[in-house]
Amino acid sequence: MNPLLDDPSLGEFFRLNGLPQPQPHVRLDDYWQGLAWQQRDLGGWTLDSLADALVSFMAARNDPAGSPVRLCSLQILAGQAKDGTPETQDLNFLPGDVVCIVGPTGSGKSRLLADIECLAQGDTPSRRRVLVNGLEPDPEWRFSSEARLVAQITQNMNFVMDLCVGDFLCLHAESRRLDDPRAAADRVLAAAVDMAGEPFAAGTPLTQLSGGQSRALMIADAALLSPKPIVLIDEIENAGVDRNRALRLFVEKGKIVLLSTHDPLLALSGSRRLVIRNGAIAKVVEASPEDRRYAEELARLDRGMATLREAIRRGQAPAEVWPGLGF
Ligand SMILES: Nc1ncnc2c1ncn2[C@@H]1O[C@H](COP(=O)(O)OP(=O)(O)OP(=O)(O)O)[C@@H](O)[C@H]1O
Repeated sequence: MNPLLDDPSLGEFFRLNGLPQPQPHVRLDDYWQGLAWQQRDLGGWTLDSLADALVSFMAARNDPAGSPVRLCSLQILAGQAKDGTPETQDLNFLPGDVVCIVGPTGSGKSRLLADIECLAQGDTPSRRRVLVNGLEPDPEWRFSSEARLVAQITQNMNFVMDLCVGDFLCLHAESRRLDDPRAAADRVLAAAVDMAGEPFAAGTPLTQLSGGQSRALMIADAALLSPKPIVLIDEIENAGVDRNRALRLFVEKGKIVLLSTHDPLLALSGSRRLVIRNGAIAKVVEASPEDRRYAEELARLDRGMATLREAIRRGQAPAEVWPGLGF
């Protein structure tokens, strides 16, 4: 594929990715040849990934609703454990489901998330198959634009773009062709600041955000601006983010959220827990009313811990706030 880069709407793509604007009538191959290695390396680009990203961008432009399908269900058909033993459970997720993935280190939690991310078709080590709305996904969603179905939030989210938070959000909102991109960007910023431990502003450069602030911004962006109906979260417990608020945001938007966690508060906050052992789903636990009561109690203790952390950061002695913490 070697498309002409003449479409004026592509300007936004290059601006958003910090790449130089193409000359008139230039084709992708020549544009690539003309890029300095720093420009290629900074964005981690290859010619193929740039071509794929351009295709996805154009497709999203032509489809303002964003997602190629209205997601009604996501199914995971059983695969096999690390030792080849068959997995026994098929799973079905619906919009608004928050599913927690628990299990010892190395048990296969990230493998399960990766299977969903690539919409596995029996071609990963677990041999699982993922169905979208009961059907095998269109190969295009897997190989050229599968990212349009799945947003991923991980521990290591660092921005390399030379933009401030407000401009970044506005560009994203504009690329979604929203009626009032500025208002949408403001809503995302407000939600992100609400979640992050430390406040930040529209004028803060992306590169100066702390790890927790970056993740709060990505969570709010994925929930409020991204059209992707499935969100995968790999261990946000240490992120300095209000975890319950983050989950509520996704549920309100009807996303399917799968999160791998070692944190009991998060694990009890989902509608279901998948227990992974030796690479396979060993048990599925539906959250009971009792689980919810424990989750509320843990949330109360967690708020106490947050207040104590803040007080100590401000230089106060624990005794000054302890009586009000509810421990
Ligand atoms: N069903 C499977 N068949 C074969 N290999 C598997 C299977 N499940 C997981 N693995 C492999 O086992 C290794 C550990 O899995 P993974 O990284 O998913 O564990 P994890 O539970 O996420 O660990 P951690 O809690 O440390 O992040 C990986 O190399 C993964 O590819």
